[in-house]
Amino acid sequence: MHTISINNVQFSYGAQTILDGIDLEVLAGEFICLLGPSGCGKSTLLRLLAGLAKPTLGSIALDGAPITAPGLDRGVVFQDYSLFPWMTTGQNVVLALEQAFPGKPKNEQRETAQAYLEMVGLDNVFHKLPGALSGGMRQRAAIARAFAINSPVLLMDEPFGALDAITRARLQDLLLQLWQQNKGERKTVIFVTHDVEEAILLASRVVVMGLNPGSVRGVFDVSIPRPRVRQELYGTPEFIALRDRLIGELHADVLDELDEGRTVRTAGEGI
Ligand SMILES: Nc1ncnc2c1ncn2[C@@H]1O[C@H](COP(=O)(O)OP(=O)(O)OP(=O)(O)O)[C@@H](O)[C@H]1O
Repeated sequence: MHTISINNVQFSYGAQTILDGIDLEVLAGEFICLLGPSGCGKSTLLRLLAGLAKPTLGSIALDGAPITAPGLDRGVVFQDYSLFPWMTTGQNVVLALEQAFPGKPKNEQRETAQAYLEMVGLDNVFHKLPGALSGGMRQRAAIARAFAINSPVLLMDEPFGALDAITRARLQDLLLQLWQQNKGERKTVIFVTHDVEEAILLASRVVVMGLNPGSVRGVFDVSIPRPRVRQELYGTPEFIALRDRLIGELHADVLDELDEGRTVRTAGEGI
């Protein structure tokens, strides 16, 4: 199971409507990438799915039950790393494991935490405080924590945005591996990115959001067979056609803004 239903969701901060009329059915085991211009409400939608905020109107349900609070059925990776700064990096992962798998012996939890930290390329950070790590390392530790609890739903907000190209490619592969690992019971993933190529590499479907207020502009199937090998994928006609379509859809927002009489300037010239 682990189907997510988003029904006519509206969300406002005071008088400002951030999301409006969001409808989306996410099937169990789907990998959804959310693309959209900055400020269109992608993170806000993820916060609603995580149960950190509630829709102003409409509903969000997981397998028919309304999402009202965070839960261990949903692993989250947000942009702000969200590690407890007073605990070592290893303890941060162990704490999540203790919540997800209570009663497991402590040494096993520590071994699992260390294994997941190593999986994301963090071999020697178990005893270090998050403050002693770089931003990219903290992000990887937060990813290790989300992966370790092995929740059936993963909500990820630009998780690889701050990483170098090689680490990013490794973690994309690791994520796909974890997603596919239990055949027939894939995780349901909702993944926010600004990178169109990353979205096509990862997603079963790409949801493009628009601005003012945040809404779903289009939903695109990515029917390119897996495994998708980067070197081959990027030159294929299917990839190029979908990439161009998605970029066109994303730019449609900019063009709408221009139609409203606003001007985008580059190098001092109006276009
Ligand atoms: N706590 C808050 N109070 C008031 N407004 C907020 C708050 N958090 C976000 N917003 C507003 O909600 C809108 C959507 O923000 P959100 O972070 O969801 O967008 P986003 O699509 O994820 O952007 P980005 O791609 O830049 O991360 C923005 O206009 C933002 O200013």
